[in-house]
Amino acid sequence: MIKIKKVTLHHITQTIKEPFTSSIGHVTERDSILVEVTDLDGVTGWGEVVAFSTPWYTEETITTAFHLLKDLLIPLVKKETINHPNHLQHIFKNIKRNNMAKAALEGGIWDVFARKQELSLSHALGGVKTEIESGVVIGISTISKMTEQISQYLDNGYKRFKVKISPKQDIELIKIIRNQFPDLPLMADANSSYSLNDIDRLKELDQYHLMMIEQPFASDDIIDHAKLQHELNTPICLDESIVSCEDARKAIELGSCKVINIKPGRVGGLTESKKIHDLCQKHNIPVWCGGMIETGISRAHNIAIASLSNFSIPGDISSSSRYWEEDIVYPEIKAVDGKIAVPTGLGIGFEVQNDVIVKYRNSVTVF
Ligand SMILES: O=C(O)CCC(=O)c1ccccc1C(=O)O
Ligand SMILES: [Mg+2]
Repeated sequence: MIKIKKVTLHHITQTIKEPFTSSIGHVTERDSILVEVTDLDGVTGWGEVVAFSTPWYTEETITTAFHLLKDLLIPLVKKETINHPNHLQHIFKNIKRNNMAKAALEGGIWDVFARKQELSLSHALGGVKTEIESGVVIGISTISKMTEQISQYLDNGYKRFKVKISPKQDIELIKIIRNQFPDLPLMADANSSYSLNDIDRLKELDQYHLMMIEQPFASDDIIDHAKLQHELNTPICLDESIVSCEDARKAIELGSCKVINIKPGRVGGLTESKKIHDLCQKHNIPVWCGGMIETGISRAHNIAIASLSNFSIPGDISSSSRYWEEDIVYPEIKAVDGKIAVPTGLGIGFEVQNDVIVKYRNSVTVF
């Protein structure tokens, strides 16, 4: 049983080692809100808001998430006695969307719950794996820089390589990568930069045996994704289109995709992530865990959810050092030979380093 005593929001800003570019956004400075939840028994758990500073990926921002947490979500949870984190969906039922704000608080409460059950977060969620396979993302830059990065990440042992594409740089890029790395487990993420008018162009990509093409069309376009999937041999993976288990059900029913990328932040938390995982498993749709250029706290949540059995494709869970000089958690999150061990300690299984938070912190607010 959890009765929340205190929620502390730490607003931090970190500089990414090298700027990250997709077809819709460019990130150099990364703001995050770290959510520290303490219950009446003195147990503390951690969550993280993964929204960006501007609404380029989804409609939420760090500022809207702060407002939701401060004015609505934290007051709601402080009123309740929480028997299980699954109940948060009911507690939040009259607040539409704002999934990343909800997921951050829910994630902190899942961590508290797992600790009180004396379980790792992985085991509390029903995870079965002892290690997960790690994939990496190569942002948009010049083709030569991108192939150079692939070589470097191959040497690091990463198991799956995702390159960002757009109509401005796609076929030529994929062709060159394929020539240079014939057997590379390669996929492409378009971040909604195409429309049905580009169907011939996308069909040309079929010959490069990509593992999948992620989110070619707009986020609300599951109809056109279904049309495309019927014409394409390469599996379509949906990212931005799936913000709930209901979305997943409809996409599966329409045949809009053959794979789903689950990000706990995008879908409103770990409970909804697990539901989507279970639904996909029933329909033989493999899933993998996406990334949000996040700190070790959110990465730890991702590792825990990715330990469930139907996360059968390596996700975008790379070493923290891919983006950060220094990780918020200890020990730092590290892929070794392309694998990350699922921690066995209580809760997220990593120690959150207060001195590192303080270094990057703009403000701290206690509720
Ligand atoms: O390495 C990562 O954390 C994931 C990188 C990535 O692809 C991404 C990063 C930010 C927002 C959206 C996406 C995406 O999956 O589309
Ligand atoms: Mg994506």
